[in-house]
Amino acid sequence: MSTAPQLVVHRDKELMAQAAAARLITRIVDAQASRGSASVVLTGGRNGNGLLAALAAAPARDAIDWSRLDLWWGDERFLPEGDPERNVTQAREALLDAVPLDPERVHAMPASDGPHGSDVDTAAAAYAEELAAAADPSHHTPVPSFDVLMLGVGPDTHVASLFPELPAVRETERTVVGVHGAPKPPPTRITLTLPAIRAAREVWLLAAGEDKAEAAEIALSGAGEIQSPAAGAYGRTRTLWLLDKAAASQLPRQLYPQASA
Ligand SMILES: O=C(O)[C@H](O)[C@@H](O)[C@H](O)[C@H](O)COP(=O)(O)O
Repeated sequence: MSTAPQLVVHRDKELMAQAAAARLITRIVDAQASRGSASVVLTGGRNGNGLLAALAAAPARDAIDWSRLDLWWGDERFLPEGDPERNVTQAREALLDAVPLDPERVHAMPASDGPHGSDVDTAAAAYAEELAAAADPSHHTPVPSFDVLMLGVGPDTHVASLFPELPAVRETERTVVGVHGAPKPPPTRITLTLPAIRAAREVWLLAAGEDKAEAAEIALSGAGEIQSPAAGAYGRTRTLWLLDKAAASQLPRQLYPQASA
């Protein structure tokens, strides 16, 4: 079942990152209070990393029990371990190296020189198995019920490494696939598919900057998910678009309340 998107528009991308970090702290603390642990799916890109940096700078980050948090990734650039362009490398720099996570619960996607070899499809299948092993059997889904899954939105409406019209966005069975020929470098990537994304309780889409205005307008105005992958990203209980004013500048005003701008 799809949940209608809710929109929150912030003054600028710095405030958006700080407010999203505060929101994430609260969600994680609440999930840990009610279920003992929390699971969050991280995104690559400037907005996702901006949020992590804001979280690192927030004094309230100490409210999180970092040892009871599972981290997963929505997508990864298929590059060697430690490559500065890998999403996990950037997340480590922005936040992860500064907090006491349980390394066993940091589920990075495979690297191109990792134990699964340089075949991206084999590496993607291995990540799907890792997700399936962590899923709660009583939920009958092949991935965990992530508490929050974050996605940066690209100017062409891509999310994770689901690009318009490419095979990955059409996938209806597998939860993780290899991507070949992505228009955003590097061309070879691993990504969660839309069915895996939709298993999350909450999906948050992050869009800041003028170059995201058209993408937000298209995805929020009834576009199809094959042409506009962001339109197909929704959570089971909540779908939240977190925007700055520039990214919201082309949205019809009735889509979001005046008060949030
Ligand atoms: O690895 C990646 O490149 C991504 O995960 C990608 O989907 C990203 O999130 C968007 O392109 C938005 O990126 P920005 O926030 O930098 O605009």
